[in-house]
Amino acid sequence: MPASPSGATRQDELKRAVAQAALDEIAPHLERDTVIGIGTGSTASLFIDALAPLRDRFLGAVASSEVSAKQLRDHGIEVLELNSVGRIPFYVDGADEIDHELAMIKGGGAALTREKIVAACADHFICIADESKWVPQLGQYPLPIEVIPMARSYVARELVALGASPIYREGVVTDNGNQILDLYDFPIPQPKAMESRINGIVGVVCNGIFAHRGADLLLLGRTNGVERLERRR
Ligand SMILES: O=C[C@H](O)[C@H](O)[C@H](O)COP(=O)(O)O
Repeated sequence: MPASPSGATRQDELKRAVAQAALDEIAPHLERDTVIGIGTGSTASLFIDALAPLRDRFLGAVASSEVSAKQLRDHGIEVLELNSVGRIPFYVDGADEIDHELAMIKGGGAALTREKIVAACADHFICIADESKWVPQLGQYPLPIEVIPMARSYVARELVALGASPIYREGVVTDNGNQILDLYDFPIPQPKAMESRINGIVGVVCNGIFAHRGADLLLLGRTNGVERLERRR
C-alpha cells in the first residue's frame, strides 16, 4: 500500500478515520461516570489517541490488554478493573475479519479472551476496521485459539479431528499466561456453531470467533469515506 508524504499508508489513514468516527459516535453520550471498554491492536490504539483529549469528560476505561492499559494510563486516562465497574455503555475495538452479520475473527494480537470478556459486559460493541477486514465469509485470516498450556497438544488433536491444521504460535504468552494455536485456511460458514464447538474442547480458554457477541455497529473505513453498518436484528 503506498505511503503518503507523512509516511502513513492508505490503510493507516482509514484506521485513523474510523477511530475518529467512533469518537464522534460516543462523544455525545459521555457523562462524568461513563466507563468505556477499550480493545487492542493498531486501530484501537488510534482510538485511544483520539479519546485522550476528552479524558476529563468521562470516568475511565476498562482495557482488554496490558498494552492498551499502559497506553491509556500514559494518556492520563484512568484504567479501572472490570470487577469494580457497573455499566459499560460502549466497547470499541478493531477486528481481523468481519462479515455481513458483523461476526468477527479477533485475536491476531493474542488479546481475544479479555476482549471477549469486556465486549460481553458492554451494551454496544463498536467495531472499527479498514475495508481490508470486510470479508464475505470468515476464515481467510488465521483463527486464534487460546489454550491452557498443558492442554495444547490435546486441543490440537481435537482441532485436527475437526478438519483444522493448528499451528502453535511459538513464543507468545497471553496476558492470562496461556498459549495460542492458530487455524490457517479454516473456512467458517457457520460462525456461531463453530464458536460453540471449539469452546466445547477441554483446555480451550476462548476462541477468536466473535459471533454470539458480534459487533452492534461497524464503522468501516473505505477509500470514499467511513461506512456505518448496524447489526441486523
Ligand atoms: O488481539 C488482537 C485484537 O483482536 C485486534 O483487535 C485485532 O487483531 C485487530 O488489530 P488491528 O487493529 O491491529 O488490525
